[in-house]
Amino acid sequence: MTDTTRLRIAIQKKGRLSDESIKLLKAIGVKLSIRDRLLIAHSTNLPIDLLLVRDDDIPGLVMDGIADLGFIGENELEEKMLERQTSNEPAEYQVLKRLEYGGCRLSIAVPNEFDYKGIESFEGKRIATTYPQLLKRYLQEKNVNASPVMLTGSVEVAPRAGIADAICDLVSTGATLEANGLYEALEIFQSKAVLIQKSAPLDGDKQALVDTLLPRINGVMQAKESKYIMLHAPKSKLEQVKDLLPGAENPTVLPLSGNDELVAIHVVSKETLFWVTMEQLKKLGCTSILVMPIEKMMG
Ligand SMILES: Nc1ncnc2c1ncn2[C@@H]1O[C@H](COP(=O)(O)OP(=O)(O)OP(=O)(O)O)[C@@H](O)[C@H]1O
Ligand SMILES: O=P(O)(O)OC[C@H]1O[C@H](OP(=O)(O)OP(=O)(O)O)[C@H](O)[C@@H]1O
Ligand SMILES: [Mg+2]
Repeated sequence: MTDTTRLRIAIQKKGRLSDESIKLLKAIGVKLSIRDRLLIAHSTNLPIDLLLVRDDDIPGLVMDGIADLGFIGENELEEKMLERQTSNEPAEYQVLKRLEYGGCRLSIAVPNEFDYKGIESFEGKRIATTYPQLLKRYLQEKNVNASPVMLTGSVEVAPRAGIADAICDLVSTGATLEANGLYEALEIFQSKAVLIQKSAPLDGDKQALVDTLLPRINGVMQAKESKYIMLHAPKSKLEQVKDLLPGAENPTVLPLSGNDELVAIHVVSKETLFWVTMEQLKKLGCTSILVMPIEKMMG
């Protein structure tokens, strides 16, 4: 039996979102003991259980309140929401945070020999997809009559197999399309992973735990984008150096012992320092230029 007093988080068991979701949980201080083949994993330091499931099941688990939180791609979330709305099933949830991984787009792609001239080229065509709801919504908005053909996998082979004229599938680098003799004609939806919560209120302890974890997620994401920059700069060029450093409105400027010409500058930057800027700093007489990653940030 599972303990309902523990916060239940649904994540994809195996696939594109699994590693990053687990990495994020670990980065925010959730220690996990994950064993192969088990559907449930317990945190060893916090009252949290993970439900390890197929990503298709995550929106429903959260919308039905079986899981308190879920990590899911927006494409899958929106598809399931539309599907549930058409069948009058519960389709409510809250988005707690849009995350930085799982970035992809849902696009209509056609065989290389297809003469694509715009959306009207799909009038009367069959389009194979795992996302019929998102596709139908798009086609309706554009007033195009095409027939979605539902396939749960191997969508890319549908045109070659004569099952469809085009496909509507996820694209990231485009390598899968290329390998299957297809090209991307039209992007219909952009997606990233999101953290969602069930719409019914959580009990006090669970909500308090979520309220602790969310700022930690923000801290990890902010830290990932930020860099700690240290360098030695000539005192006489301080203003020019500051102008070159990204986000260096209030840098720490420290004296260097035994050197009156140079000062040490420390700055937390929201952006990385590009090679070109480092070269410009060097030309101004800066030395010992260090760019370091930041692990965590708060306040
Ligand atoms: N190439 C990609 N790059 C980045 N993110 C992707 C890519 N393909 C898919 N995703 C995102 O990851 C999610 C899961 O993709 P994956 O291919 O692992 O799903 P799946 O095959 O449906 O897995 P499951 O067995 O859990 O049903 C997608 O719904 C999408 O949000
Ligand atoms: O544009 P690309 O970078 O080639 O990525 C797109 C592919 O990635 C996903 O599949 P995945 O590789 O996760 O395998 P799956 O079909 O088993 O889900 C998606 O369904 C596409 O097929
Ligand atoms: Mg799936």
